[in-house]
Amino acid sequence: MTLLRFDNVTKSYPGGHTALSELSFSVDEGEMIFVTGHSGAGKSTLLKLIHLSERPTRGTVLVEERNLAKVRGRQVPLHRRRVGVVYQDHRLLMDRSVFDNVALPLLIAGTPSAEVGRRVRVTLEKVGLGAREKARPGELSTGEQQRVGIARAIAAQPRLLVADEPTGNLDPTLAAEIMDHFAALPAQGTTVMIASHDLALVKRMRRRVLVLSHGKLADDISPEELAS
Ligand SMILES: Nc1ncnc2c1ncn2[C@@H]1O[C@H](COP(=O)(O)OP(=O)(O)OP(=O)(O)O)[C@@H](O)[C@H]1O
Repeated sequence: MTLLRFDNVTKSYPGGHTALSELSFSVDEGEMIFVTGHSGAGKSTLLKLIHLSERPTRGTVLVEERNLAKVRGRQVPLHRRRVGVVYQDHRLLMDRSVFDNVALPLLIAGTPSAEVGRRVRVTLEKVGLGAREKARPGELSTGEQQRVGIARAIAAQPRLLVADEPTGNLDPTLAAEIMDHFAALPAQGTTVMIASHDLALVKRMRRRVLVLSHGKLADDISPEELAS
């Protein structure tokens, strides 16, 4: 099943800069896919259109066959329960516990509190932080903080997870470890799309890669092509 589809999508920012130009591609359920390209190629913009932090100027973005142009107002938070996001700088609340950081989006989404506790604990176990739920993010290492960011994004069991340079601040060993956490998600029902300019890391993962150049799709490389 197609989970995500871009149909001739153009995004021009106010002031006239065109970040994406007539972009078309689709992603199947269960894929793990990378988006790469030079600085300014449009990677973050592409993810923002999926997460509804930005809207296309022209063209259509569909998630699970739903045209995102129709997702407005109160439907936006519902959409964000189905589409999780991980940022490079993880954007954790530093004065709240690890538990609270992961719980907050679930509480905002109206999940009953008994269910919140259960889900947060299961999710923290998954990312190897079961014993750190009471810690503040400042007491964790950079890699652990990023794992809290991943836990927060996957606690609601999103259909799709988008991650923008999630290993940008990490050394290669930690980056590989974080990638392993992402790679486990498709088997749990979450399709994953990761923007990264780290070509070596992307190649090592042997997954499909979309290459952007000046807002256009320059290449769509299959795992088999990448291996050869
Ligand atoms: N809010 C904005 N207003 C105006 N122009 C923007 C805005 N956001 C991005 N752009 C421009 O759109 C282009 C694409 O930006 P985008 O952040 O999507 O690229 P990127 O591939 O993620 O780059 P990087 O790897 O440096 O983060 C860039 O030229 C950028 O300057």
